[in-house]
Amino acid sequence: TVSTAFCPVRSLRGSFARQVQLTCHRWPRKEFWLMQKGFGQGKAGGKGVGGERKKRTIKVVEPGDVEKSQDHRRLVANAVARVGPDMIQSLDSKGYFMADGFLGEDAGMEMRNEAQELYKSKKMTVGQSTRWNEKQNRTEQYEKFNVYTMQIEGGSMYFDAPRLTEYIVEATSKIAGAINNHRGKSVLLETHQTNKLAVCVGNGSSYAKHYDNQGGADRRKLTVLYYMNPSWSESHGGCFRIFDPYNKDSFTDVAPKFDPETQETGLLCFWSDKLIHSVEPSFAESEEQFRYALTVWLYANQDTQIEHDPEAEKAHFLEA
Ligand SMILES: O=C(O)CCC(=O)C(=O)O
Ligand SMILES: [Fe+2]
Repeated sequence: TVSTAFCPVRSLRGSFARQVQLTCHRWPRKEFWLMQKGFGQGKAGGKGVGGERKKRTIKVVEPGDVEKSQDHRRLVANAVARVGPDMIQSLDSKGYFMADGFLGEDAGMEMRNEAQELYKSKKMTVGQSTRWNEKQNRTEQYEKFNVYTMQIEGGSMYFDAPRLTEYIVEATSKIAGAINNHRGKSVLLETHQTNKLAVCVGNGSSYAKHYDNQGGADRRKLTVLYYMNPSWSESHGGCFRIFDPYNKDSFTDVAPKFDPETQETGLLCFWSDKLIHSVEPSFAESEEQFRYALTVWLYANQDTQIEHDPEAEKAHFLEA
């Protein structure tokens, strides 16, 4: 039973800079609480919800919606708790980590359906990215055709994508928390993130080789990718390519899928300032085959935690 109103986005603060996310602002003051229909509505906004009624909006929702929200957050928290020790070990030893069947099929499908609805309702825009310009020896921005993106921003947008929003809230605080606990100090912020929902609609769309964070004012430290592609097969392409830092001809490919039967992959995370990666061209014959990924970037607690490896950079970007 639900005895108090429940706020699904309260603990999350987000960032706004679009696409190339450099700064990290607070989530806007669009907080609201969910309250189940027929339950304690007379008291809504009164002392029972913290006495700060001016800042808060109460949204009355259908019976079951509050439980669904709580269940999904618990699912994400449990998944992080389950893979946490392996994640930390793998990040330390290899710089990346993959988890099979991270949230299971039902939650994954729900998240994909929300993402599909956002795409269909034209809320996503043409993606932008950065790549290395070999002739001019510098990084440049470019538009990525056949890739559409948006940021999930919480607040009243919650209702467009409740499960995606809850995933972001929970993954941010639990993954950052697990890493901080392990290190015995605050390495990552537990309340700040930037995110990107992206769909590749085929036609060979790809991402050129890059670091997510090349330094400067960017404090993104950990990239957490969740793939929502239950019907992925080899012919759809779109593999995530992880390069050997010091040998540009050596790499490992990861399929962008969660397979309903084998529950493969789903989650892939890596150090944003260390892993050199690209995405292979993807192809789709129907909307079902579009490649959906949700990226959450977690922030370093201090600038000095962002590292730079000149040797790796030289091996991949400076010598054509
Ligand atoms: O979708 C992916 O697999 C990765 C995309 C990526 O590398 C990026 O957005 O920086
Ligand atoms: Fe990337």
